[in-house]
Amino acid sequence: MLEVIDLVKRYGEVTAVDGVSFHVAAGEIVGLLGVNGAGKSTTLETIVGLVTPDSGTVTVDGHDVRAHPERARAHIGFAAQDTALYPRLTVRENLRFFGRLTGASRHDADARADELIGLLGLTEQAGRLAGVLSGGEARRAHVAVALMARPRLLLLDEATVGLDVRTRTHMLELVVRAARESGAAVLFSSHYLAEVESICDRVVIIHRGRVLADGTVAETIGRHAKSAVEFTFGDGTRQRHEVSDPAAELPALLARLDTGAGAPELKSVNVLPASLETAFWALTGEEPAGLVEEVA
Ligand SMILES: Nc1ncnc2c1ncn2[C@@H]1O[C@H](COP(=O)(O)OP(=O)(O)OP(=O)(O)O)[C@@H](O)[C@H]1O
Repeated sequence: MLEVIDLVKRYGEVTAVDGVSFHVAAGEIVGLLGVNGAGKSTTLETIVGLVTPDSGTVTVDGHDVRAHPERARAHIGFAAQDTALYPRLTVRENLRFFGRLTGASRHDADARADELIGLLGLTEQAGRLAGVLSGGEARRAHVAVALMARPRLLLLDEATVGLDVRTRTHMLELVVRAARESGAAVLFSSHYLAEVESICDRVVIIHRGRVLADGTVAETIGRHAKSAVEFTFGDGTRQRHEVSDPAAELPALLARLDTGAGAPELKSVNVLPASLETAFWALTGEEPAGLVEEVA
């Protein structure tokens, strides 16, 4: 359904996307992972046609996004991080408007808007102006807009940021249903590895605009993850060491610790089993931002 081939996008000196290739099949949910600035949003915006790439190709259901933007976009539902709602229309009016824009009859647009308002828990907010929504409410409204036309390709850019746990769970269920019941191809950018692990068939990890891994969660862990031992010190600093066998290697790591005068006191030792998180860390050298959960 979605084919991205050798995409490159430069902003002056910065190469935001540097030869990215991957695909998403109908009915498949693919997680797009990367630290801040990795190139996730630029990739998504290029797929939608909001950003023009320097080179590379994007096709949606066989339609080249640059050559036939209308044909390609007709299949896409995009929930951006921060756009797209008309602040002086209510949530319900926004949904109806976007529904009509994609060719639905008035009756169908109204019915679909009401359905999504219910599904995304926006009943209380439906009559409010979009401009006064909280961050979490606006995210839900963006996802509702993206789902209005029952898209065959659903692009979600950090759609669950700032949502409380119940709303987040609910939204993830909707995404899974869009793929499993309606056969949508879903590309889902996120920092939250746990949710990516729970719903995604495959993950694509990008770093500094390049794809470092593309495979199922199990494949990614098998290929790239190692166990790790993490030391936390009294001054708040942490050290992580990749290990094959934590129990066997821990004594040697402890013996190497600086215990001299002025060295920070060791507060805790944490053994991290091989996981998507340790794979991400091994590949990028960084922790995913979502490890520190934020809740609105
Ligand atoms: N319009 C722009 N002009 C200049 N630089 C840009 C522009 N858009 C993005 N960049 C740069 O390109 C790089 C990739 O940005 P992008 O927003 O795609 O990352 P991201 O992975 O979505 O990050 P985040 O998780 O913070 O949303 C960053 O270094 C960013 O500063």
